[in-house]
Amino acid sequence: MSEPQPEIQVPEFILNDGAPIPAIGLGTYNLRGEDGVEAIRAGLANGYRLLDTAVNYENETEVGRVIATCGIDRDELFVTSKIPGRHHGFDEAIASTEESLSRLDLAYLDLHLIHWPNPSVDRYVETWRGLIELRERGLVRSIGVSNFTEPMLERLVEETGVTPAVNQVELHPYFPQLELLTFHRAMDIRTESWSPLRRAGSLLSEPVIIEIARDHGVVPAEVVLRWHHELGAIPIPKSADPARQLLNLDIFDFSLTFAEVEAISGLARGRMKDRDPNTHEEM
Ligand SMILES: NC(=O)C1=CN([C@@H]2O[C@H](COP(=O)(O)OP(=O)(O)OC[C@H]3O[C@@H](n4cnc5c(N)ncnc54)[C@H](OP(=O)(O)O)[C@@H]3O)[C@@H](O)[C@H]2O)C=CC1
Ligand SMILES: O=C(O)C(=O)[C@@H](O)[C@H](O)C(=O)CO
Repeated sequence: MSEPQPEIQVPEFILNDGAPIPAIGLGTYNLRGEDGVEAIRAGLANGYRLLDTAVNYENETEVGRVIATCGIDRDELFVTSKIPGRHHGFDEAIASTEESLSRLDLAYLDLHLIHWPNPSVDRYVETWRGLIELRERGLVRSIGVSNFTEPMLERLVEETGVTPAVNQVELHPYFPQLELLTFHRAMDIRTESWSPLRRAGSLLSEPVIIEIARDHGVVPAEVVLRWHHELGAIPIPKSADPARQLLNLDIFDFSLTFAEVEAISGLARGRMKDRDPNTHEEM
């Protein structure tokens, strides 16, 4: 079967383990059931190759159904899932991943993350050892974390000698996390941005973003997503709407000046909700 050719070709970054990763992905939180399948299918047709799912999104089966029927070679796709808090531990991480692969009907994940560190449980190092084992067994190509702070990342490296390839964190112009980004760069950890549009809303009506969008002949969401790219972060915007999916992908034919990036970062005001990973835990 010949592969569908998307309009937009997405560039790649290289992770610290040598694996290529697309510079933007499709978030799939809340994309479930038949509507979810159609939205994810549209995302691939539009040119997304990175799909971001999680055990807790309860949509790995839907993601797997799209992959099995999309006509795109498996090695062209980059599938990410995440281990939930209730599966922390060495054996639990391995069992959780085998179950994810079964639901996804895949032989391997391109990237697997610890979803939340849950520090009061204090099992994220054991979970990380499970991911290292999974990578050695070939069930996972790259391993990373999500919602980890600098001290938590340092602890993983100190205790296991293995640096995560990715840390997926809340990141958008209202919460630019510039210090964490600098730390990631020093550690060669690639940043992925969750809620990169801050779930749309007031961010897309900020005068500074509207003005920059007008100057470049694009829409505000494109400016925000290009801002992530300028910072070296990988945004994973979720949209169920094929037209918005395509717009969100169309960020590789213009660039922002340093002054524009600074002006957008100047919108900083804090997290979307109270989800400080030192205290917020998800099972
Ligand atoms: N690791 C973690 O702890 C977390 C990971 N994530 C991941 O990050 C992904 C993205 O984050 P998410 O929280 O979904 O939020 P996003 O910032 O991606 O925003 C999604 C919302 O914005 C709307 N939207 C998308 N594109 C546009 C556009 N161009 N113009 C206007 N509105 C738009 C969508 O509506 P519509 O669908 O109607 O277009 C949806 O309501 C998740 O789907 C998930 O994969 C998210 C939270 C935490
Ligand atoms: O979407 C995710 O990956 C999450 O971790 C969510 O649970 C997120 O924290 C949320 O939206 C909770 O309301």
